[in-house]
Amino acid sequence: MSPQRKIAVLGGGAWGTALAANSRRAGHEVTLYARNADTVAEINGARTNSRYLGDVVLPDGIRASTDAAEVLDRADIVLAVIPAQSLGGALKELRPAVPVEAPVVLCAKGIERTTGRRMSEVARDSLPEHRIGILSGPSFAADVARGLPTAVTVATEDESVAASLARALSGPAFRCYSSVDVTGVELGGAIKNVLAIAAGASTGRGFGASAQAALITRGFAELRRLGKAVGARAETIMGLSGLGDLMLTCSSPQSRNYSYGLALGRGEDLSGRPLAEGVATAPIASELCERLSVKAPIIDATAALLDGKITIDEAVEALLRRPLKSED
Ligand SMILES: NC(=O)c1ccc[n+]([C@@H]2O[C@H](COP(=O)([O-])OP(=O)(O)OC[C@H]3O[C@@H](n4cnc5c(N)ncnc54)[C@H](O)[C@@H]3O)[C@@H](O)[C@H]2O)c1
Ligand SMILES: O=P(O)(O)OC[C@H](O)CO
Repeated sequence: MSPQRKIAVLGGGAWGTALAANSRRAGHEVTLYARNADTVAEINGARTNSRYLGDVVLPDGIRASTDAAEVLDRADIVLAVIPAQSLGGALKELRPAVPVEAPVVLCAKGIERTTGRRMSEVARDSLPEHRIGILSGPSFAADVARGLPTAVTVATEDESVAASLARALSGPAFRCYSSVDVTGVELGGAIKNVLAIAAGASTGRGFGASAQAALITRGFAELRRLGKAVGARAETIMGLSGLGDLMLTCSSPQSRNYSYGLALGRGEDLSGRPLAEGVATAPIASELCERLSVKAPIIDATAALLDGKITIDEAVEALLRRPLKSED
């Protein structure tokens, strides 16, 4: 077990609370910042976060607060678990309270809709003096909060910082691999959400398991091409944060992105659903692919579908009618 550190978690949703539980099980002092006073009271009192994690009971000793400065005070490691589209603004606001020595590990999966920036690019702008890391991989918050076995990747540009973070964040059932490929790790997490919406929509529409497997595999080819274009390592895209997370997210209704796609495919009402990061990431991922001349018909079709420009039937028909080509 690594020496005890103080870990400050920013964000009191499903993933922030699950990572706080994991950090506590790994033996650390853990504080958690949530904006909602009821959430804070529930975590500190009943040791639950029922809105996001049902009846899962959290380990003893997590101290939640609505006061970010108190949570961040003397932190050795900061886990930023704020949704992708809010991350930049939140970090800018919190900047004066974030200790400069503490690496800031970003745990959101998305691309900023308005700028096309990946999470590390967003954070470097908001926190220019801090070391920035990424944590990503196949991991459902409910599983991690319950202490079920999970493996993820933690990346920073500095190999020794990545290794030290992996040691610190690994817990009894939570295994962190380290990486220096920040771009690869964050790209996989962002794109798999878009592809999960596509897979869910196809299945929800009734196109069957073969179509779903084809979408996942050809979607993965798009992720590989985009990864190459932005300088990600092929091994990373093949690893936990790429292929691993794609497999998980595209195959389980536990995923909010896959479930969003399922509901879309079934023609259900989409209002008031839980966070599905792929909805905001799809259009900007499609624009990014176009800008980089990366062929990404599934990502493009998902963006068009979400925008109401085409139906699922039209999207699938257009994908099937593309000129035949070699498999690459
Ligand atoms: N839930 C999972 O299983 C899981 C697993 C891995 C990664 N993630 C990623 O983690 C990120 C967060 O997901 P989540 O599951 O915790 O979402 P969530 O909807 O459960 O919770 C999001 C939380 O962020 C808070 N928040 C939003 N804007 C904020 C701001 N400006 N300042 C402070 N807090 C703010 C909300 O109040 C809410 O408590 C997403 O990018 C998601 O893709 C989630
Ligand atoms: O519920 P989702 O679709 O946001 O997926 C959660 C995690 O990212 C799975 O690794």
